[in-house]
Amino acid sequence: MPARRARPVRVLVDMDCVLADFEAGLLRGFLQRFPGEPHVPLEGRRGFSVREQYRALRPDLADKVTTVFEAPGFFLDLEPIPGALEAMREMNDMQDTQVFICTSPLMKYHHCVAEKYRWVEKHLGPQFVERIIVTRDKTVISGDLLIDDKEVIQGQEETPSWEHILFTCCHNQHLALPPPRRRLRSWSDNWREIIDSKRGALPLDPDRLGLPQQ
Ligand SMILES: O=c1ccn([C@@H]2O[C@H](COP(=O)(O)O)[C@@H](O)[C@H]2O)c(=O)[nH]1
Ligand SMILES: [Mg+2]
Repeated sequence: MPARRARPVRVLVDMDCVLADFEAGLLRGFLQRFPGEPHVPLEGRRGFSVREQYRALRPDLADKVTTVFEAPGFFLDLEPIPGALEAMREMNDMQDTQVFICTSPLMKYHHCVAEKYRWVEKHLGPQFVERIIVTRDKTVISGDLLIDDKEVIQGQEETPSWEHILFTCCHNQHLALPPPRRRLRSWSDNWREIIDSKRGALPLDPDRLGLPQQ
């Protein structure tokens, strides 16, 4: 059987709660803007949707919390998640590895999209701006891995090409994942092993085996 040329492992990395600290920025913004109102502390967060959890606390708080993340400057001012920038640079330098930032915009995209681009340029530099994929549907993007904090990622494609690695965040840390689903607990966790676990499944590289090329 002819050996085929190896292809790189393609890693899609989510932005909010994986590279940029959306949850901390949101709570900080909410407390500044609505100091007298009840809030959800980070250790009390459950479920992806901040809006829905604030709605459950008191219905009018849903719109209030939404004004925080729709405000100009919100996405640009988010702090990086610890270790994220270093991991992205290292991953990008790894042999046979392609890294893309795969992020969903708000429906009210006016500030969000431009600020996500500016955030990447500010913290990771222009070479990563070229790696940004903005989509409301991550299932149609091809990759081997998607590192993302959202528990369930659904879209038009029922069987996405990637394995979803759940990145731990305040809103998902209590979830028990059914096997064989995998987690990355932080950027200090074993992300290199997770990437390497995908290499065995790829076609062999004839150059490295000393085999004739087809
Ligand atoms: O309650 C929420 C929390 C987040 N969002 C927005 O969803 C996307 C999340 O993007 P990912 O690529 O899945 O990280 C982002 O635009 C958040 O602002 C939301 O709408 N409601
Ligand atoms: Mg996210």
